[in-house]
Amino acid sequence: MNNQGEKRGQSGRRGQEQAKGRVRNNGGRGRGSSSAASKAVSTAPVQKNDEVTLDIIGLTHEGDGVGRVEGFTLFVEDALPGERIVAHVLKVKKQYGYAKLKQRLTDSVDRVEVTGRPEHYGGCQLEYMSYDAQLRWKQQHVVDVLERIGKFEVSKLTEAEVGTSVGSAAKLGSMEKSEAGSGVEALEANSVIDAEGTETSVKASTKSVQVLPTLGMDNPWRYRNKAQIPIGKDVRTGELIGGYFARASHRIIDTDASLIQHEAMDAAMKTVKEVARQYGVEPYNEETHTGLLRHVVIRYGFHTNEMMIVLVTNGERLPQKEVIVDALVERLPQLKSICQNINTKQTNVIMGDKTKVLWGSETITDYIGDLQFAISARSFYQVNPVQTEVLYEEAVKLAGLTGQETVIDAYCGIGTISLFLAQRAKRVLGVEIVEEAIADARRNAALNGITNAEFAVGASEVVIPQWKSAGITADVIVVDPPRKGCDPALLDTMLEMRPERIVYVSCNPSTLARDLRVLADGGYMVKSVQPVDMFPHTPHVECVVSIYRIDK
Ligand SMILES: C[S@@+](CC[C@H](N)C(=O)[O-])C[C@H]1O[C@@H](n2cnc3c(N)ncnc32)[C@H](O)[C@@H]1O
Repeated sequence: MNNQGEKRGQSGRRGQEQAKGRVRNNGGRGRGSSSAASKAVSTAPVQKNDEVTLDIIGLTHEGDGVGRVEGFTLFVEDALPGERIVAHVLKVKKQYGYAKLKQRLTDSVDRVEVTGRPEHYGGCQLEYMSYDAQLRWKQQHVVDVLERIGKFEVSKLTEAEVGTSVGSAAKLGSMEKSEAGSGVEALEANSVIDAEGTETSVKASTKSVQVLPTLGMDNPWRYRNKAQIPIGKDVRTGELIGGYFARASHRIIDTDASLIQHEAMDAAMKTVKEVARQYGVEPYNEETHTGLLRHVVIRYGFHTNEMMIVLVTNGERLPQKEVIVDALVERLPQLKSICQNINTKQTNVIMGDKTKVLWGSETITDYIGDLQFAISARSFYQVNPVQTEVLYEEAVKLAGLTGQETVIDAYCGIGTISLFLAQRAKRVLGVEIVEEAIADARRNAALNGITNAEFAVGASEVVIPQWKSAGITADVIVVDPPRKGCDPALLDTMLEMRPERIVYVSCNPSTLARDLRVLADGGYMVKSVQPVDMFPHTPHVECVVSIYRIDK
């Protein structure tokens, strides 16, 4: 990152001054520490409980400020690039340490005041950064990982170059923008056929990947349609509590509200806890693996106002089940479904394998564009319905379909992208590992009268090679894997199948960059990367990437 390099130099010079200004305050140093920890402390220029002054020169992918003291890296929560701060050192490791912000000596021009809301609600680490700055940071983060992990040459496009302005998702999602922003650069020799069907010659050595400005929301608040609320016991009062985990810990902060979820879910969060307290539901204790109620999952259809509540329990038996259900139904008129999911494993994974319907329907429905989707408790469904339309519009456009293509949609969930593709392709084959999601996908195809989409349960890396062995090929492959990215076996199969185009939808830029390198080395051109802000105020970045086969 160019501007970071510049600041790194400044920081190095300032390191000397910082060292002088440092206040040693480590009465507890070494006390009770392990030998490994003491070794780390002895080599680092700062120690636990020191107070240091430093400049913040960057942000980690988790949204923490990064600064240096005598070349030693410190991560500081809540600090923004461009700020000079005083920090209290909390933890020192061999190569880096963690510190707590004590005082800001100068503020970043991107800082906004956060008042009247709980700090970092549910992962809102960037809430004190202006929304425009968040969008810029997300674009830069994508550029950085493509360069560092993917070893790509990257052109970072500005809004002016794309020919539109940030902040208007609808405008940025339009065809005019994509044509302007994702055009192939001046290239020669081999050729690719792009989404508009234009054959363009490319020089195999041309590696410049265009990263477009992040597509943001007009109103980046109250966007979530899903809450996953951990339940526990207040250590002082013994009362059932629920809210979110404090950062980097499993300490539950009790709250009834989140400014990034729909208001109807605030009310539901409060009600479920009150009803659980009223009927003496025992909260789960993670340490002893005892108690009953582990999580409450709430889903809300923005376009239908249908709500689902899932009580995740450590065991099958739910005492007072009938009265609990009656109380919830009476108090939450939008309820369409109450489910119990049983998870008896000692794990951080929220849901177990078994789900029972306690009341109402097995699914709720919602719309994306004009397509209707049934969603069951364990199925993946994008959490930001406004931006889902932007994301899918982009993915479908990059697939460049004419109606003649066979398309594979890998990691298809409940068939959302598949059904949009199916409206423009000859045949779509979707594959997904969660059985209930595939049941939803089939139901959704029928619900929308779509007959050219077929779905299979299984791992993409297993099912797609089987399809290939059975003689199935694809003109276009769309992949939308979880955070860990595509399995290497799937990437190999894609390279053997050699579809004309690949559209990669990713929620993790690091694994995206890794997988794009494999595809680029295998004879594909990574043309453009479009970040889409699915998770405002958090450091998460979603991207849609257009990738073309390079033909000799
Ligand atoms: C990021 S979601 C995308 C779902 C869908 N494309 C959408 O937009 O709603 C990833 C999906 O991959 C599924 N999944 C995870 N590992 C898988 C694998 N190895 N093979 C197939 N599906 C997998 C998950 O269950 C989840 O539904």
